[in-house]
Amino acid sequence: MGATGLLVAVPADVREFENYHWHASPSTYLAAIRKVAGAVPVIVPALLDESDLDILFERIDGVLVTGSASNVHPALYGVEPSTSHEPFDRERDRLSLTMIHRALQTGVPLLAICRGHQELNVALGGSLATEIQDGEGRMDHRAPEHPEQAGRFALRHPVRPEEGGRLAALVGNEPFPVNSLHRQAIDRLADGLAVEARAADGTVEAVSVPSARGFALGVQWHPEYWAETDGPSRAIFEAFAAACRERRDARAAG
Ligand SMILES: N[C@@H](CCC(=O)NCCCC(=O)O)C(=O)O
Repeated sequence: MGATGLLVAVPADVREFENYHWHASPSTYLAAIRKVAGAVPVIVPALLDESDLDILFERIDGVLVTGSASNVHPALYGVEPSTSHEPFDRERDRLSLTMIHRALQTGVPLLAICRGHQELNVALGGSLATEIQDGEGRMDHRAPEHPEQAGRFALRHPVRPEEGGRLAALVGNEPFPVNSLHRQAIDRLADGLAVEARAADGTVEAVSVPSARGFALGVQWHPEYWAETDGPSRAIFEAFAAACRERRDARAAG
């Protein structure tokens, strides 16, 4: 276990690779959980049934839902699938949406990043827009062409926190720069979500769940990538860690 003894569950992506069916997560998220939140990341395979999840949720202190190149299947928000929605990962959809619901119901802290932020909206009944860069007045939020990951994840457009909101409480009310690697975004906001930040073109960049029993934040950008060095990224991971500690202490107290 890590120094804090915290466990953070990460629903896996499912991919075909070298003739195997992999259940995996990118190391940037796992490293931020380990190094900045001080927790042990636990990759959760998409093989689990409800009773496995009962056991898991008795032991974990947080859930972090990662970004991914795959997209939430549009049938989950009532839209006919087309090639512009691909690629899909139906196993990840099933696992993530289930874990998001469970985290919200049980009060396990939830940090949902990029695809995870989109999944949070879909889990609560919202919808997504695809190829948003083609929309009138919209910016291009896709990853820049760059040979290095640090260039693809460069901080490159500002987001403005909602004044007095939950995100603003962590990072302040002033706009701050974020990275951007997505071509989908929240379209119809789910009833249970509050907008916490927007980009200049109106894209919903952060949300919270006011009715959640614990910390529940979705961000369209990637704080994990710069969590050790960028102030707002670090603040988000530290707030998530603090919520995980509170959850663990409350559970220990019975
Ligand atoms: N696929 C969705 C979600 C975006 C997302 O999670 N991006 C992470 C991708 C990381 C990478 O490109 O390396 C969308 O496009 O909106």
